[in-house]
Amino acid sequence: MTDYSVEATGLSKDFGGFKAVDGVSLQVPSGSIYGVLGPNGAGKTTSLRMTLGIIDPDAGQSRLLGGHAPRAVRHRIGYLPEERGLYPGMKAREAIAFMGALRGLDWREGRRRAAAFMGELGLERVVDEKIRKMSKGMAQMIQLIGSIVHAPDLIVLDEPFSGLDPVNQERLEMLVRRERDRGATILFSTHVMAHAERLCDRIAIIARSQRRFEGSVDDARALLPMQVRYTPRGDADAPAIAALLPAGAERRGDAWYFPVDDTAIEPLLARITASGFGVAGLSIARPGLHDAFVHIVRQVDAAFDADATSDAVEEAAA
Ligand SMILES: Nc1ncnc2c1ncn2[C@@H]1O[C@H](COP(=O)(O)OP(=O)(O)OP(=O)(O)O)[C@@H](O)[C@H]1O
Repeated sequence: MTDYSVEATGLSKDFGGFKAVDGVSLQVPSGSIYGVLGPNGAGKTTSLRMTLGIIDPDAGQSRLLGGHAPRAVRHRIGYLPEERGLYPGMKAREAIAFMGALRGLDWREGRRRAAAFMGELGLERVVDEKIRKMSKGMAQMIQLIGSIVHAPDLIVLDEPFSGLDPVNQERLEMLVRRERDRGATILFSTHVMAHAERLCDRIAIIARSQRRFEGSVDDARALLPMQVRYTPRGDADAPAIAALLPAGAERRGDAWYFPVDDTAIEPLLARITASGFGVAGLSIARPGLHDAFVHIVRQVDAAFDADATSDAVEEAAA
């Protein structure tokens, strides 16, 4: 039986008549890395805040780490909020130890772990630097370390990658994997698909206030057919090639692009081979998470626009 570190069901929140979150559920298996993805304003931050008991939902409930109310297990949670901020007068090591102390970690142990974390992440040269002298990205890394220095069982990071340069993004990916390997459960929000694709065991996609997808990254990618890029050898007659390929194949330069169902791959290869057009280049690949995300969000937007249009027509007719 799967053990879940986060069991949030039917979370809803209304801000002044606007449904920011509408019946969102999140089940995060213990020991997994889980991504909450969605466009700007979709409701990710509000969902995470309700999950952690930072704001109360209008409906639904959240249970963490074995069925506890979120506030009862505060000390076992590490949280990086969307709004960043540390005391500017503190040195990095102290800032991290201070955040740990707020969660019950011994001050000296916090200082020791702070230096160890920073060394491991290649940040040793700023251990004794004051926060006010640091770049925004560097301060964010310090806040991140501070949010996990007490070795929490559940780590929730709101847009942790935004504002970090590629080197720090990679350090953060390493940190997330390391925390998972230690046994922690990690839940993070992002709209950068590459991180989610590399890190997540499962994802939820939230768009227009509701959860629109839940599953593995591969499940999401499987929503779209394989994409083929085929370049014939020599300068074969374009209409003859088009007749060989599925309807809608597009020519760009020497190559032809088209989707193909999994079951149609071998017949396609047989047709190409028999045609005598030859193969100067051929790739058949599943589109990545980015494309699957755009596909899901566009479908939701299209359904929303269609609803709005039919409402307008009904109103005009009334
Ligand atoms: N305290 C609040 N008062 C009023 N509206 C709010 C409040 N917090 C969020 N909202 C609105 O609720 C919606 C969802 O916001 P939320 O911050 O949860 O989205 P998000 O998916 O995290 O977006 P982003 O990726 O841009 O951070 C937005 O339209 C936002 O303007």
